[in-house]
Parts: sequence; C-alpha cells; structure tokens
Amino acid sequence: MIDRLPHEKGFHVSWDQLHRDARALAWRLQGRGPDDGSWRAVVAITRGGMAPAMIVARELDIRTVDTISVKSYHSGGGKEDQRREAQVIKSPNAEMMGDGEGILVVDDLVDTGKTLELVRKLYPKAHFACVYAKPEGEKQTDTFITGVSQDTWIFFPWDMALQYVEPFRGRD
Ligand SMILES: O=P(O)(O)OC[C@H]1O[C@H](OP(=O)(O)OP(=O)(O)O)[C@H](O)[C@@H]1O
Ligand code: HPA
Ligand SMILES: [Mg+2]
Repeated sequence: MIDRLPHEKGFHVSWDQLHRDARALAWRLQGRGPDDGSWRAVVAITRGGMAPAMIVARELDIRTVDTISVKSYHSGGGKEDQRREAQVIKSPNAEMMGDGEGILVVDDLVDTGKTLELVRKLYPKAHFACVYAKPEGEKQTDTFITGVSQDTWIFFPWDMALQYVEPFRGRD
C-alpha cells in the first residue's frame, strides 16, 4: 500500500482473536448506556467496524444496527505535508441518531483519530468504541480493548489468507 507509513511492527489478528476482543468490548459496554444502562442502537463505521459491531450487537442483544461510511483521503502538498482528511459518504438514519445519545458507534480501530473526530462532531453525545487503539487517536475513543504502538500496523483477518511458510531451517 502506497499510503502506509513505514510501520516497524505488524500485529496479526485472527478471526478467533477478533471475536474474543469484540466480545470483551461488548462486556465492557454492557449496562453503560444512558438512563437504564441500555443502548438504543449500534452504528458501525464501515467497513472495518462492521464485524466488531455485529458481535457487540449480538452480545448486547441490540437489533437496531445502522452504518456510517467514512472515506479517508490525503490532501495537501508534497508527501511530507499530506494530511489525512475524512468525509462522510453515507449517513445513518438521522431521526434515529439525533445528537447520538444512547448510540454506540463501533469501529475496528482508531489510528490518527481523524475518522472518529469527524463522526464525533456529528453525534457528540454518542459513545465511541473501538477494539484496538493507537496512542495518537486514543483520546477520540470512549472505550477500547487493546492498545498498540503508533508504529504498529494491525492486520485484520479479512485482509489476510492462510499460506505456506518455509521451515526455519530452509530459510536464509
Ligand atoms: O483513526 P484513523 O487514522 O482515521 O484510521 C482508522 C480508520 O481507518 C480504517 O478504515 P479505512 O478508512 O481504511 O476504511 P475501511 O474500514 O473500509 O477499511 C479503520 O477501519 C478505521 O476506520
Ligand atoms: O493499523 C491499521 N490496520 C488496518 N487499517 C488501518 N487503517 C489505519 N490504520 C490501520
Ligand atoms: Mg474503517
């Protein structure tokens, strides 16, 4: 990928690990909604938030699920000055969302925080939950499960495939 920073570390997440971590997120969010502790709806930030949001909605028995689609792009001058900007290209149901009160917005991870910053501006009273968080964007989340360093690239199971690896002794 051309727009990826030269990350030093890779954190590879299996489906099983993602399932456990998303369940841990649901556990943490249980009973923490406004008023009687329940949440009105789950909103997934597509596409990465969809798998964790499904697991959270299942565990918390929330049937109202919607999506918000945020597209990121680079703007600015040369490579060094480029900034990551985000834009909403599909909104959830406005009547349901209101100012976000009682809504759980779920994403797979927060990196720079640009995506959540934008969604938070639109729904300031929503609760923002991520499975993984990097330090730069951490302040944009209300709840997350696992923190990783900024120079770590998280590989999600939907972006990976099982493949053969040479035995240690066969490698240079
Ligand atoms: O904190 P940020 O720096 O904004 O980055 C985090 C966002 O980036 C990734 O989504 P991406 O926009 O790549 O789209 P995708 O979910 O469709 O893969 C990830 O799923 C988060 O939504
Ligand atoms: O570490 C990451 N992994 C996958 N997608 C991402 N989008 C921003 N940061 C990441
Ligand atoms: Mg995403």
